[in-house]
Amino acid sequence: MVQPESDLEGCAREPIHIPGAIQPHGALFVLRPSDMTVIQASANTGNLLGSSLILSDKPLNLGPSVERIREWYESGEPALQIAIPDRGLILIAHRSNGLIIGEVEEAEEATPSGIFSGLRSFIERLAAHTDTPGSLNETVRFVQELTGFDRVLAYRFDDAWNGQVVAEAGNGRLPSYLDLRFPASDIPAQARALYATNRVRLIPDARYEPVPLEPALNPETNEPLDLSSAQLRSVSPVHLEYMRNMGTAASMSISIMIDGHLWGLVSCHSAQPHKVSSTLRDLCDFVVQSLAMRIAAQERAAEASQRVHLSQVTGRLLASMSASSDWVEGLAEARDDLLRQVSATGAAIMTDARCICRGSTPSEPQLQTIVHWLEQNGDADEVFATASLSAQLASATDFADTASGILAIRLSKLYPSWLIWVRPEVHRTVIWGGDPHKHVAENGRIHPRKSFGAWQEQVRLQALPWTAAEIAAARDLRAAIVGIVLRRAEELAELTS
Ligand SMILES: CCC1=C(C)C2=CC3=N/C(=C\c4[nH]c(/C=C5\NC(=O)C(C)=C5CC)c(C)c4CCC(=O)O)C(CCC(=O)O)=C3CCN2C1=O
Repeated sequence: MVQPESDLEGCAREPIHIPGAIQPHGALFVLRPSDMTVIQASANTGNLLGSSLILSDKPLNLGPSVERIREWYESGEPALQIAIPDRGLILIAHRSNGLIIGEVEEAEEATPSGIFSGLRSFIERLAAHTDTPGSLNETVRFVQELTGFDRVLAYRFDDAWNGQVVAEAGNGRLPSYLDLRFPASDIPAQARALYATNRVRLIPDARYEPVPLEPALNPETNEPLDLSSAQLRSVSPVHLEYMRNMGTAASMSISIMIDGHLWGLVSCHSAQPHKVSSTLRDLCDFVVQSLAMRIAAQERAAEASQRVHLSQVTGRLLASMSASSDWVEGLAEARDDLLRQVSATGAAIMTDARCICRGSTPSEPQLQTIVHWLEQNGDADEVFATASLSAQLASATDFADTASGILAIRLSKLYPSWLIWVRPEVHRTVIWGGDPHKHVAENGRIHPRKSFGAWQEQVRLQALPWTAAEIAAARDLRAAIVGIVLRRAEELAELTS
């Protein structure tokens, strides 16, 4: 029987890119590029453009801007942003499935004076920070000054897409969320995917009434309009409820993109409605992408320095194996380096005939259980790493005090032969923003939790996670061992030929 998807899975399938409506702080129209005819528009175009856009196949009535849009469309340039000065409007246009989507907002007052000198000193301060926490604190402070939101926080995703507030600046009107964690379901997969392409999202007033598109579907394709790249896209009702529960009437979030990956968000909130001009939004995007480049540089530097250190350890292990007639003994003799290779507390070399242990490891029968499991479950990759073995091998709870985390490299494809590093369980207290398991399913719809106060969870059966540099070092040692085994086999073949 097909299992009904959980409420959260259902929520993560909400098609947020085709809401069929926009937020009311602007107006939107859709043009057919061939003749610049309006084929859809938001119901409020009259409010902003003075006269309702004619939908029955009439050209856009925006004077010289129409030609400017046509030139842009044919130029292949990315999004267009122009002023419509005689109407006090800003127009932003982008392409979507062969159509032109135009969005207009009221032009804000001139950009505040001194903004560029402020930007220059921010960039100088950002460059002075060599650590990521310093860079994050600098950025949330500057964005809070720039935008006037009550609270600006930096939110970092972990490997499971849960997130933690890792920096915060505020004026005290909203509670602090610093260090709190939030579950992955608070920003579901389809939202994260959208935020990786459309980096800046503004919700000036979460109590808005959505403005429908007319007609609701594209009259030529009978398809809903894809608003993924639109500034005015109406927001999922479940998130608007989430914001009301959180006591935030306005929000703006900017994606921190590193090497094409959604590393985190800079997220701004105010207790009252709060709007930010498109110019300031662009400036905040520039500030956050500058932060992203800084974080990327810091992370690359830290990883490079760890890899240099670990390659020196690998070199010493290689020397010890090469100097011994039995590479297994040579490896086992270099006890400290063997553990240092991946910062493990124990290691076991498991071949068909031998079980050699160094440091703190499970018993031999328990190690054999791990090897049997690896042989059954180790996929094609020759390296397996987990911080919580018991999540996949129930009996691992028996030896969680020595091996909650394992990092294992396969030493032979012919018979069960593994080098297994281990780390013990680390008892941790994680503080969530509200009970992460608490959401209400009512009338077939999910409702976000209402409380975001500190909620403690005791985390068990988890070790410190293996870093990318440590996994790479394990892979490097495996390559060195394979090299030695091959060389020894060739030498033996020569002797016996
Ligand atoms: C305090 C740390 C923090 C969190 C945890 C957070 C959450 C957050 N959720 C966002 C978006 C969504 N959440 C949800 C869904 C849920 N939120 C829930 O709490 C639950 C249970 C669901 C259903 C899965 C959806 C569908 C969306 C897409 C909305 C849209 O862009 O249309 C968004 C993006 C929309 C926004 O910028 O406000 C955020 C950012 C704001 N924000 C934070 O600052």
